Amino acid sequence: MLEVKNINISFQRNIFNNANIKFYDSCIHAIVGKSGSGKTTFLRSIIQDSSRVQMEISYNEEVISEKDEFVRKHIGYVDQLGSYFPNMSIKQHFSFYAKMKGEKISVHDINEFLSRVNLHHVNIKKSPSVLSIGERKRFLIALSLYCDKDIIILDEPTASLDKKNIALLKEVLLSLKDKTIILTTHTQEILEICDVVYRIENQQFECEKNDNDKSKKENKTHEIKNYRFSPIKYFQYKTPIQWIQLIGMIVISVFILAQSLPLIQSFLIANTINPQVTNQSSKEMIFLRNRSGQLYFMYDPIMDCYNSKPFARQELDKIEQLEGVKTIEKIDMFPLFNPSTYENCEKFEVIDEKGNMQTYEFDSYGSRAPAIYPYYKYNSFNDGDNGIYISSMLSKMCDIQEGDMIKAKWYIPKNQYIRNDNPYRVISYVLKEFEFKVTKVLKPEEEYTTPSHDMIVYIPYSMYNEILNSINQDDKEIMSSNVIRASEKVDPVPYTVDEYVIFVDEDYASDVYNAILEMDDSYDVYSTYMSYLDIDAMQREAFQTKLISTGGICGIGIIAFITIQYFLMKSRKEEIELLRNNGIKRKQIYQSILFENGVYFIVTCGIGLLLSYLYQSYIEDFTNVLLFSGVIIVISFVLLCVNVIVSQFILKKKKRVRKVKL
Ligand SMILES: Nc1ncnc2c1ncn2[C@@H]1O[C@H](COP(=O)(O)OP(=O)(O)OP(=O)(O)O)[C@@H](O)[C@H]1O
Repeated sequence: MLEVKNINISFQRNIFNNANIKFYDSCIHAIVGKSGSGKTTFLRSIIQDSSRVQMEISYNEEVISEKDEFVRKHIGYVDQLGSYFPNMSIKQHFSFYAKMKGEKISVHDINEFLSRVNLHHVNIKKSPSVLSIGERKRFLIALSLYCDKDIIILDEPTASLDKKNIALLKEVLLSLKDKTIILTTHTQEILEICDVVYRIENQQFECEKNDNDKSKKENKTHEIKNYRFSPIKYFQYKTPIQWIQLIGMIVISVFILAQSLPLIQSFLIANTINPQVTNQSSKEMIFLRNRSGQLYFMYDPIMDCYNSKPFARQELDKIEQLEGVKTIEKIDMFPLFNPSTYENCEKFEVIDEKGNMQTYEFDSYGSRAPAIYPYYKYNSFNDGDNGIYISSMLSKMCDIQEGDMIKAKWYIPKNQYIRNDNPYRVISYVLKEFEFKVTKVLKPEEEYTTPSHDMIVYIPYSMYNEILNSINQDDKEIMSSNVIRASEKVDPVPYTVDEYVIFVDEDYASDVYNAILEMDDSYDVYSTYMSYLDIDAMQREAFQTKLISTGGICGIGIIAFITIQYFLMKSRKEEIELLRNNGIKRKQIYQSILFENGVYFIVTCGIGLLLSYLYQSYIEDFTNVLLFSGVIIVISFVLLCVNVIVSQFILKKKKRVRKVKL
């Protein structure tokens, strides 16, 4: 016997006041009363706790303290609408309960249970939505029968049923001899078959009819199973649309993550401080020349010496007098390949202190080969020891340490052929071999480089001049094809160094740079520092543009993401309510949503990390693996939080109670 005592329910007004009611085993009970008297509220309060409800339930004289467990084991509830799990087919409803019972159910058994409630020839692969409301209610009774529930509660089971369906329902109810049935109804046909009828009057249950002695009581001997709900196994129950929504959310999240990858890269580029931007030499050295002819592209110091022409003394004086200028020195280099043909790159040998020699060969068609450059007393890396220094890049490329010897033949300019009809002079070279002992390997933040050269052997300016002046007319001039052609037209004259480097006070670098450009159209200047600043500004601008566009795209993505999640959770609200009606604890329902969110997070984050790895291998830079992975994990986590917040918002939002019009 199910006994409910001391029932107190109140909302704006008292619905029940210390009411008591008994339900006898294997009897059909009806609760009748005026509309709004509290029939539905009472039935629902048997299966779910509420702060507005106080009552004491005992079953077979045992007080029920764990309502959820009691509902799972004993009660099948069919509401007025015949609510079913919208995420399950008819077959899945049975398999869901079968899983909870820890068993399997065959199609044959399903059909057997359905035929017990007069549901023949139903396509069990379909959703219960294909059934009429009467059929649905009988389907739910069949589920209760399968679950061995001994108490079946039906709220207005005849609501919206036609005569034929009422008759069928009546037949089914009469067949459930061993079940305790509790229903609310206004239908006389159903009331006739009820053993016990209670009327709600003055907030109490008044017994109008009690034929329970007549009813055939059967002793319940069947074993009551303990139903277990698995939040993990529940993940599989989704409609095709819900699967599409979930996949859609993952796709949008991955899209947002993919957008973030080039953004991180752009951010890194914009925020990487090139050591040359802060280094003394690049700030204080401005390359200068006076050009003959047109400037077709950016001025590349030393490499563009063919259309450099001498300055008049007063022109140089004028530049020297600019505020911030410390001194103006001549500058040139000795390359490893013939710069007038870009051919015949010489071998470069490195001999370590143990005498091991390593020979390096460079692409003769490229400018990226070692070259000798002078250094000056103004360079901060000058130790004043007249030593041979090498750039960090040369040390890295040719594995050169301090104390190693470097040996190579270098191209030293000898003559120049200047034609009146051509702004480009032709320069002839002689090859000279030198062997240097490396005194110091410079750090990137010390050295100076040019756009074309970063593998540099720095020699003292005095030594550079000595080498240049050591060339005499007896040295064998390399007669490359352009020298031969030029020599047929004009006589050679000794080579002159026509390019300069200005040492400036770093605070005046920009002023001097701009002042020289304004002096004359044929003056070209190059400052590593200023170029990097320009590049830096461009990169920052590029990052900002990317940030705005990515932000816009991701914003749209997040709106789509929230919208999908909103509708997904909205579609699940009914399902969650039904789980509660089945005695599934709120905690377990949240665990299943948490598991789903976990799956979403792992899949999204996993694909994001894979994309990040592929992207980094594409840009061939794995130096910031941690940053890339960190950003992917953080964005995935933020999206997960959005997911959870939207879920909570929808689930906490009060659902309007739907009722069927009687
Ligand atoms: N969650 C709630 N919050 C506020 N009031 C509620 C709530 N649930 C029920 N009520 C009120 O309790 C009263 C009883 O409602 P209930 O639906 O149980 O009546 P009923 O007897 O089933 O009516 P009907 O025969 O029309 O279905 C109604 O006045 C209803 O407005």
